[in-house]
Amino acid sequence: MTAHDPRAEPAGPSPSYAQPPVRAFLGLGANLGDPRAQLRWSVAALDREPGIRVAGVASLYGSRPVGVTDQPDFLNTVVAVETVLSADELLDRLLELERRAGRVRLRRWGPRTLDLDLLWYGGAVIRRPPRLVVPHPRAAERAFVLVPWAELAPETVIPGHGPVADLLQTVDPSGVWLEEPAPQWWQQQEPPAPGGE
Ligand SMILES: Nc1ncnc2c1ncn2[C@@H]1O[C@H](COP(=O)(O)OP(=O)(O)OP(=O)(O)O)[C@@H](O)[C@H]1O
Ligand SMILES: Nc1nc2c(c(=O)[nH]1)N=C(CO)CN2
Repeated sequence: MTAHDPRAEPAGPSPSYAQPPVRAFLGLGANLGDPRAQLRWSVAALDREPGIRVAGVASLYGSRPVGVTDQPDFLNTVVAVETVLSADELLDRLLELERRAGRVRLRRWGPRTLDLDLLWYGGAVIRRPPRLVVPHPRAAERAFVLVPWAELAPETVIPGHGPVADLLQTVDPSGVWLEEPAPQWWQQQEPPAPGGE
C-alpha cells in the first residue's frame, strides 16, 4: 500500500481514532471562583483531550441561578465537540476536568467552580440513571442551555423534545443575558489552570 492508499491503516496512537467522530454538545457553567477564567480553561482543556476536538463555542452568557436561587449568578455557554470517545468515556473526561478545576459539590443545583454536562451525543438516547442520561434530562427546559445552544446549532433535534430553536420559544429567556460574544471570550490567551494546576 502507498501512503495515499485509502485502505491504508490510519496512523494514530489508538485504534479508536479510526472510528468516525461523533458530534456532541456540552453545557458549561460556573458561579464560584473566577467563572470566566474557568470556562476559558475548560474550552482549551477539552480541545487538548485525546479523542476530543472543539468544533464550536457559543458566546458567554450570564444567567440567574435556576433551582437553588440563593447563590451567585452563573456564566454559561455551550460547546460543540467532535469525538471518537463513547458517551461513557466522554462523561468520564468531563468529570475528570470538573475535578481538575477544583470542583466541590456542596449540594444539588448549588454553586460550583465548573459544571460540564453532556447535553447531546450524536442524537442518541441513553438511559442509565444515575450515571448517564442523554440527552441531558433538563436541557430542553433550561434557557441558560438553549440560548447558547441555539446560537451554535438551532436545528439540532433533542430526541423526545424537538429542535433547539423551537424549544427556545417555549422558555423564558429573561434570566439570561449576553456577557461576552464569541469568539473573543475564549480565544484570548489561556488563563492559568484553576487552583494553579
Ligand atoms: N448527561 C449527563 N451529563 C453530565 N452528568 C450526567 C449526565 N447524566 C447523568 N449524569 C450524572 O450526574 C452526575 C452529576 O450531577 P451534578 O451534581 O453535576 O448535577 P447538577 O449539575 O447539580 O444538576 P443537573 O444535572 O440538573 O445539571 C454525574 O456524576 C453523572 O454521572
Ligand atoms: N443559571 C444557572 N442555573 C443553574 C445552573 C447553571 O449552569 N446556570 N446549573 C445548575 C445545576 O447544574 C443549577 N442551576
